[in-house]
Amino acid sequence: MLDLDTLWGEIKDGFQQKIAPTAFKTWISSAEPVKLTNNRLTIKLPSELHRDYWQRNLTQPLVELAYEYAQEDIQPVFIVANDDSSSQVSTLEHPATASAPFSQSAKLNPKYTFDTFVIGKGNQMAHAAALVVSEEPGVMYNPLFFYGGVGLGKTHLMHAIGNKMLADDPNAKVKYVTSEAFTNDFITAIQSKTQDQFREEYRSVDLLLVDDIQFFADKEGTQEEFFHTFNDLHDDGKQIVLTSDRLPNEIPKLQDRLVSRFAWGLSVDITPPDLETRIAILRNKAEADNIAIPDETLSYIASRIDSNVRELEGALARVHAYSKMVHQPITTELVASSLKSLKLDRRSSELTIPLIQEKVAKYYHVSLTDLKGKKRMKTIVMPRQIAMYLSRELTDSSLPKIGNEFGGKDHTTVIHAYDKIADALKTDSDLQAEITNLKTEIER
Ligand SMILES: Nc1ncnc2c1ncn2[C@@H]1O[C@H](COP(=O)(O)OP(=O)(O)OP(=O)(O)O)[C@@H](O)[C@H]1O
Repeated sequence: MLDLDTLWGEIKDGFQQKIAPTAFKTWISSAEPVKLTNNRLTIKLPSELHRDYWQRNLTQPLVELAYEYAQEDIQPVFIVANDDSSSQVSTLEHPATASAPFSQSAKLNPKYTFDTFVIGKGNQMAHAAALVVSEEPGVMYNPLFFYGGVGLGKTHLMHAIGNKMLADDPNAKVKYVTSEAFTNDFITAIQSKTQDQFREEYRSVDLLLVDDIQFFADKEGTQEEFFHTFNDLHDDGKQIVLTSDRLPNEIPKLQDRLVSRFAWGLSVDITPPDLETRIAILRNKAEADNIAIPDETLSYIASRIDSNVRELEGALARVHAYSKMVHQPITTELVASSLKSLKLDRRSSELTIPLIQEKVAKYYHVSLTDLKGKKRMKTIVMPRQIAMYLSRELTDSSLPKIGNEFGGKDHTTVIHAYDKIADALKTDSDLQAEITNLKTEIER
């Protein structure tokens, strides 16, 4: 009688011999055997993307491995775990094209690789998509679009794709730019009448990585140029990877034709890491930087800082510096006092979202229920948006967390509220005064 756990153990061992460690971590470790009935092996996978990959690349080896062990034909059946469809998939098949022998022009951070990236619930799908794209650029998900809050690993994954592609083929031409650098290059090209060179530079690459494309908003000419760059590369089956803090259709003044092109491939969001992932990230970082720190202290830091990975890494670096300064080893007590003296704690522990909601509700004479509710009256919507704005300004909470505290609203609603108030503040002196009053009230 074949036993599920033993069979799966054998299959895993087999895969471990067969495929690279990063691929194993991505596809095999995330798979969970559910049952084995009549030689049908049901396997639970974290996303549609994982299922696609299994079906295309891993089914045959799995059947072979199972046969080797059990001398029986095992048929895998895939189910997708929590298909919340936070990502939008549409795939276009493009023939892979051989890369030209250009010299490398990318400025990639060598530390941003798949090996140094910790996989957690909030980034699992983004990581898997990045790996697929790095293995078969221009074939499956083109463009690949990462979106999500600051410091959550979008740039890291983007560089990991470039680093992997160059490791596999040192002659590949990989170009990484921020959207600002693209804009500046374009303006310089116009001023110095070197548009041809600019086009040659951008349209001859095998992989184009453009970071933070929300800054294309408002820049008509740049968008026009990028549209043509995009088309040329896409037509040639060259891979494009983009990042932004929000979905393309939420970027103000981004031309419709760009929005629709960006939707051709795969858009996948990255959400803030949960506690376990934050601990794992800190542990990796501490190991990489040779920082001696007890496990319970890592957990302590991870529980205090839940906004984003950049803040988390920053806190570890500061704690490390502090321990050197005072010549003491890192302990939980030392961390507690160093975080306090760095005022890292005050923002997140004392200025809470409920406190902000309470003060704003009182200030504008609306009830807390309405402030967190769904009513669309202007007298309620405005205070609600102000409360969201202040929650983002004054606390370290992530956008999804803020959304949650406002009756389970989406993080994009919070971005919208924030942008709206930030925009109004530029011109509205009454609002400026109200926000100043409120801040004093809250921080009192
Ligand atoms: N899952 C992860 N594993 C390891 N390191 C991570 C992970 N996620 C983020 N980091 C690290 O956190 C820091 C911030 O990440 P990154 O710059 O990629 O964020 P981002 O999403 O591009 O933010 P921004 O929108 O501000 O550019 C980097 O040092 C990165 O290496």
